[in-house]
Amino acid sequence: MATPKLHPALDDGIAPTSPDFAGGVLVCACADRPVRVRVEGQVAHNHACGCTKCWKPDGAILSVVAVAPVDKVSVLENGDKLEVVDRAALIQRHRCRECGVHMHGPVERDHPFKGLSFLHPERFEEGGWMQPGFAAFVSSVIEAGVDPAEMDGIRARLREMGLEPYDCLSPALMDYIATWTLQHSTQSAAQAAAETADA
Ligand SMILES: N[C@@H](CCC(=O)N[C@@H](CSCO)C(=O)NCC(=O)O)C(=O)O
Ligand SMILES: [Zn+2]
Ligand SMILES: [Zn+2]
Repeated sequence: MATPKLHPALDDGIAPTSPDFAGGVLVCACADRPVRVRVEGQVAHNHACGCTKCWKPDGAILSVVAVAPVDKVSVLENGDKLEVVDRAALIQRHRCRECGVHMHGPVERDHPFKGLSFLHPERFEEGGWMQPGFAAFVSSVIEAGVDPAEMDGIRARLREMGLEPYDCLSPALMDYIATWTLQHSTQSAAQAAAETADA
């Protein structure tokens, strides 16, 4: 069976992280008036994502997506071309309405990822951004039309590249979310008990 094509930043070898990368400028795909977004500092939690919501370049079945603190992300030029893909979603993905590239995606809702913005580091003009460390939501590629019979080959290829495939986020991130959820529900229960006692 042919090697599955996953994403241009993965298929021909993953570029290494540079310890000197101090941030850069993300640029959309428009030849005219491209949207430019500055990111200060290195990105974190970079991963391949198979979900249907993350932006993928033409022909790719996975996206590459990382996060940076929202206060380190600023729109430099042509922000008038940005529109929010889905206001109801957790990640407020801002895409260029002309070329479709997602330029930043802040999380504003009360959630463990609040204060982070989701970005596609392949759009950096500069090299050296953190290389992806795992693959998330791999089974979701089926929702976008990938034949389930291809899944074994896709997961084998990801493992070959050192990207462990998961069908949600990585165990570390899932543990982080669950810990936040427990703390949050404990705090909410304590607050409700205090309000009942006051009444
Ligand atoms: N099967 C769905 C999954 C979509 C999904 O939950 N995506 C994740 C990962 S995105 C980056 O890792 C998520 O957290 N989404 C929140 C959001 O999209 O706002 C599908 O494929 O659509
Ligand atoms: Zn554009
Ligand atoms: Zn995704």
